[in-house]
Amino acid sequence: MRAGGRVLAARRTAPVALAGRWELPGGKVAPGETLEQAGVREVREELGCEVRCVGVLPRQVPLAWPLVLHVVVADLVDGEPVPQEHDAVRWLAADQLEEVGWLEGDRPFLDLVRGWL
Ligand SMILES: Nc1nc2c([nH]c(=O)n2[C@H]2C[C@H](O)[C@@H](COP(=O)(O)OP(=O)(O)OP(=O)(O)O)O2)c(=O)[nH]1
Repeated sequence: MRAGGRVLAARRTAPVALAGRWELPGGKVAPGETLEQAGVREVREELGCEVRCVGVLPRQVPLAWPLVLHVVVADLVDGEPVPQEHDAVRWLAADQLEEVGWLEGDRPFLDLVRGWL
């Protein structure tokens, strides 16, 4: 999720192995959903705000099988992110992307994210 030239990072609380690490917020695609629909739904559920998708980053990162991480680029269009499941959020400008401890799966997307800010 981006707004004003910054991207939102969110700090996970679960599972224990991932707690305290930062991610680009999202979640699993439900049956019948597109990536974009899942992104809009997950942001609404986890952060209580509305986004509009503008693209998908040209990279896919395998996680624990069978999960594959994709990143949808989306603009905040209504509300402000209020974390429901994360314990912190931060808006990061391009030169701040290294300031948080990203999950390994999210890290390969950072150069591409920088290009979208
Ligand atoms: N974003 C991210 N997720 C990761 C990484 N490594 C890893 O195992 N995961 C796992 C954690 C979660 O099981 C899954 C992401 O799903 P989620 O927990 O955010 O999504 P969700 O809201 O659909 O979750 P749930 O309802 O199934 O609990 O990917 C990583 O590097 N980055």
